[in-house]
Amino acid sequence: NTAESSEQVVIFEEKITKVNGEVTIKRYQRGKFLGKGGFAKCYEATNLETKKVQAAKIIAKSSLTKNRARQKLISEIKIHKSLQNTNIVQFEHVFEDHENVYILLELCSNQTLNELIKRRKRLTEIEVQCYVAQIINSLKYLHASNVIHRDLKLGNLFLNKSMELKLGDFGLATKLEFDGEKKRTICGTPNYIAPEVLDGKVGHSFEVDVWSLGVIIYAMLIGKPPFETPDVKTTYRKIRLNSYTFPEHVLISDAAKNIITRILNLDPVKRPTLDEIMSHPFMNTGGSIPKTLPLSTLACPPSAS
Ligand SMILES: COc1cc(C(=O)NC2CCN(C)CC2)ccc1Nc1cc2c(cn1)c(C)nn2-c1cc(Cl)cc(CCC(N)=O)c1
Repeated sequence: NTAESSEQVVIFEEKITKVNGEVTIKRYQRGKFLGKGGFAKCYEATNLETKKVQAAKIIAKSSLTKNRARQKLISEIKIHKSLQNTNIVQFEHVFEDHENVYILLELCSNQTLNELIKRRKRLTEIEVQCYVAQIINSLKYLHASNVIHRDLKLGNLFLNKSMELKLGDFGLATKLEFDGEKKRTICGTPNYIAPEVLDGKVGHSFEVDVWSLGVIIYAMLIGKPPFETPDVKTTYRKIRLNSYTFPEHVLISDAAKNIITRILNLDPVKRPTLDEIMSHPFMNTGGSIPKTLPLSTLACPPSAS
């Protein structure tokens, strides 16, 4: 037998029947498995006509029998499809066949900030400023579109091949239908979930994304989220008690400690707005913040060149 792997080629196709009855077929070759999340598996996919490589999130319809899962997917597609911003993963296309739903998205070949932190342990303040500026740009657009992401975390912040940050995964996002509307459903990822969401009584709004941004800034500078414990219930108690510390052995500036402390306020109305965060001393060190970072920072700190 020959040495090459016996990998079979997997093709999935979209049949389009035009109004005049004409049928056209778009074919995609499934590539490398990129990972999974929820009911979705993600692969590289090459459009065999245009040769364009995208990320294909494939959801088996057999996993969508429960109405909750089905509604969540419909909401994710409806919201993500409507968004267009340089710091939000571009929604390219969605179609289905008998077995699966296929969501074609912008490929971000440098993975997520989660892998970056695992590899680097922690980032320098200038790197954090660079990523925070891009996250705030995506959140300003999102909130102006009356959308709350509700699952902002390192694993949903992607880096494309040009090291641009792209916010992805709108599975828990929600669109507010009227000014002042408050949401109540409890959702999010334990480490990043805002106290008012846990509280469930008063309802929550855009401020939950600001809280998660505070958790992200802490995690990028320290190397792990502020309320992380091995047990979810204990994490929730620490969040409700606002119980976190800055470890002595990690040197971070007073401006960094100050912005994190202001954002991680149990009272949502006391948290700074996105504009106030941008004008805070942590984001205004006098020097200019780079638009993107060099690829070398995926492996080691930026050299003080
Ligand atoms: C080339 O582009 C990528 C490569 C990889 C990668 O190398 N993953 C390796 C695969 C092998 N295993 C062993 C380690 C991780 C991971 C992600 C890539 N790009 C990539 C992945 C992407 C997207 C854009 N671009 C979007 C949008 N959604 N998803 C998406 C969707 C799901 Cl359901 C799950 C995951 C994996 C978990 C995660 N949050 O990263 C990602």
